[in-house]
Amino acid sequence: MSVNRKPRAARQDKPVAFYEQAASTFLQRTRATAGRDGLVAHRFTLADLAKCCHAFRNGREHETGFRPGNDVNPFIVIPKKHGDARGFFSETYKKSQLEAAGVSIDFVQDNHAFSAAKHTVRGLHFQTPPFAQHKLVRVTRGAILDVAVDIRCGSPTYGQHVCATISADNWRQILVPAGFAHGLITLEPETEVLYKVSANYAPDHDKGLLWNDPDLGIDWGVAEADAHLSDKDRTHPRLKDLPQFFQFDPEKDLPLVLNSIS
Ligand SMILES: Cc1cn([C@H]2C[C@H](O)[C@@H](COP(=O)(O)OP(=O)(O)O[C@H]3O[C@@H](C)C(=O)[C@@H](O)[C@H]3O)O2)c(=O)[nH]c1=O
Repeated sequence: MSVNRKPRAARQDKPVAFYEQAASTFLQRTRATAGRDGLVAHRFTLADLAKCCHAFRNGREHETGFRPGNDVNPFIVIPKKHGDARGFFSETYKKSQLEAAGVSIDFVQDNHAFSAAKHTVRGLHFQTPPFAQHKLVRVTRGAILDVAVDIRCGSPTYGQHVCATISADNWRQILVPAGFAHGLITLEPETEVLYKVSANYAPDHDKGLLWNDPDLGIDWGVAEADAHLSDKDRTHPRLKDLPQFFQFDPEKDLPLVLNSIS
């Protein structure tokens, strides 16, 4: 697993104005979304992301709070769909575009989870170092509310979370970095979740955090009695009892940008 920053010089291959324009377009789109949903949302394509990261790299930080590189935060990408009379075609993962955005992750395993019932909860899960996983999550059937909780000790946003609706319809993907506990609830029956992970499954390093710990304040939209859970997921520790598995490094990590996605 690696999240590498490419050499700065190699990225400054277009005039600054190009990247400023790209970032400006991106921000306009973000504001339009904020107006509609009442939230500041990051919804952008991989190509947008790459262009914006060039702008950031040229020293122009923007109000989105997103910074590229090692300090990867949860973010959403929406792959382009090419529709035609037959249906559609979509590049659902393109390493080169993520790398162009400064996010270089070696995904080593693809997972596919089918949940029969609406309100199936899976989580909150994470693997500890050296098998910590970045996850790139998408939905090909149905819909989920996806949740990422910051469990990096020392993080200014420790214990706080972001959530996003991910569905076969909205075609969004969420990147959940290592250092975050990940969970989801299905919003429809017969939901299929596919995700890439950057480290092999390591049962001895597979850990959990109690999904409905009141200290997390996650609005799952369902009472515990109506949620479908594995026995394992009913018994994870609460945040206050969680050992320190991840450390926040202020030199290279970023706090969570709250309300950054919706
Ligand atoms: C996660 C995983 C499980 N398994 C096995 C173990 C077990 O027999 C069966 C079901 O495992 P679980 O109950 O842990 O599956 P599940 O609750 O779906 O776990 C997943 O939840 C989501 C929220 C995540 O973020 C994932 O990383 C993963 O932890 O599949 C694998 O073989 N490989 C894997 O990578």
